[in-house]
Amino acid sequence: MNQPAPRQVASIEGVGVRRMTSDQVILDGIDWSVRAGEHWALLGANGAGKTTLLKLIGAVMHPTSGTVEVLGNRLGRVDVRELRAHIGHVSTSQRVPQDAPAHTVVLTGATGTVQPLWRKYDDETRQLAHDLLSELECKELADRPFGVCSGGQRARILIARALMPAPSLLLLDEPFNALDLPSREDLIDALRRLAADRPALATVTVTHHLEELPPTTSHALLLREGRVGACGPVGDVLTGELMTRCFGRPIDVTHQDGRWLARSGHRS
Ligand SMILES: Nc1ncnc2c1ncn2[C@@H]1O[C@H](COP(=O)(O)OP(=O)(O)OP(=O)(O)O)[C@@H](O)[C@H]1O
Repeated sequence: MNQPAPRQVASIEGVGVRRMTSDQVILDGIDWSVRAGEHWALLGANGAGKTTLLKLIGAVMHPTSGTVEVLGNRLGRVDVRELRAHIGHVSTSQRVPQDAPAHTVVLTGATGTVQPLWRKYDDETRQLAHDLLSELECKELADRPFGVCSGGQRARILIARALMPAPSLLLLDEPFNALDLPSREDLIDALRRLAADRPALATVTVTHHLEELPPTTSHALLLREGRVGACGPVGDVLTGELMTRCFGRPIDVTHQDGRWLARSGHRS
């Protein structure tokens, strides 16, 4: 007997995004859906539209055309602030008080605020923040000011923060940015464990490097100049042929022990 398809978490149909001021087309004719338990890699050259697409399914912006449905709510017909409370969004442009201890930064994920709203955090919420720091293997950082934590530690603290409201969808915009190799591997391992421990969680990770993809990555979407170049199960999409077409230069892709590697030659 066929298993029912997992619950749809986000669905995008015929979406376009245009800058009103310059009429520049940023995204064009995007169709995409993300289901519970799927782990997507979002790839494409600089300026391809990855962050913009992430902002759409993060309910941070609206499309110019087409429909975006997230967690059963259609953008334009829902209070986006309420919807955002159910989406974990980690981005390097996020504002975080640098002098706040890691535990406080994680707590602010419960209220979706930059500054802590102390009256809203009961004992259970405070304990959850500790538990999430432990889950991300940074329990010992609870009292350390966020601003003095290393890049890898900050990335894991922000993921713990994003998990506070128990989101069904976790969006990670270049979480490996500027991490050294051990920190990168620790973060990949943390994401792998997250996927194993939370089978219903869907994630979308924007990255520039295939080496950064956790072995739990199940799907990939390649964007080229605002359009979908390829989209589907990771093994079908991360091929030399499709990557070459997407990036406009020869790319070799290898897959070994669950990890991906891309090497590029010169533009032909
Ligand atoms: N607020 C904005 N004002 C003007 N142009 C914008 C704005 N936001 C995005 N763009 C333009 O839209 C295009 C896509 O940007 P986006 O940040 O989504 O791409 P990206 O694939 O995430 O790029 P990168 O890999 O460099 O981070 C780019 O040409 C960018 O200059």
